[in-house]
Amino acid sequence: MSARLIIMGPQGAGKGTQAARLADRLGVPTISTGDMFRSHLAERSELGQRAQRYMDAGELVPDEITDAMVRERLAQPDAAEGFILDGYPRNAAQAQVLESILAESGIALNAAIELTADTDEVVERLLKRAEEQGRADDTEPVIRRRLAVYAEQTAPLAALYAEKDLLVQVDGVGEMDEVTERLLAALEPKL
Ligand SMILES: Nc1ncnc2c1ncn2[C@@H]1O[C@H](COP(=O)(O)OP(=O)(O)O)[C@@H](O)[C@H]1O
Repeated sequence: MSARLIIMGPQGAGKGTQAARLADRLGVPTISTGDMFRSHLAERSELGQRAQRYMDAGELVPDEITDAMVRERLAQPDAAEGFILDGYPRNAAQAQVLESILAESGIALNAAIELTADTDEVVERLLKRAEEQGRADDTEPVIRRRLAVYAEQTAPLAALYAEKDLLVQVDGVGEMDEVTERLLAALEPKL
């Protein structure tokens, strides 16, 4: 059994939480591009400084920066047997790059998860999280912009993965445990 997965979903759909739980249950690392960028920001690395203005505005960091970061991360030994990519790919060009990165190693994705949630639910969760964690990139206009970018650039990837018979759509609304079980059940035929 191998688990090479991507997880997509609008910000606030509980994607990060569920990615971590799935990773735990499946015994693979989570690779979150958002977390990677945030730690670069915190370390004030050169990459962090290049990414900052895009993140602050809720825009995507340019593909060449993101693609190189993901390529390097996927080459780490802990990702050899599987991974859950959270936050990548975010647009069609990144999806293509991912496919080439994997093809170069002779591997392929097992599934692409789309965690769905209705907009009201998502906004409510985000405002709560902003209050609790005080994430610097969680101001209301930035949240709005990110949801728009998701709808424009990331949501269309679902169709692309559906064509390849990789898409697994799961409703992200409900108790956290319930959603995790739903995800595991939906993934089972793909693993
Ligand atoms: N694959 C990616 N391509 C470009 N930018 C990205 C990518 N992943 C993360 N980012 C940048 O990092 C920010 C935070 O990412 P993330 O934590 O995944 O967002 P969210 O909170 O929307 O799930 C994004 O708004 C974007 O600027």
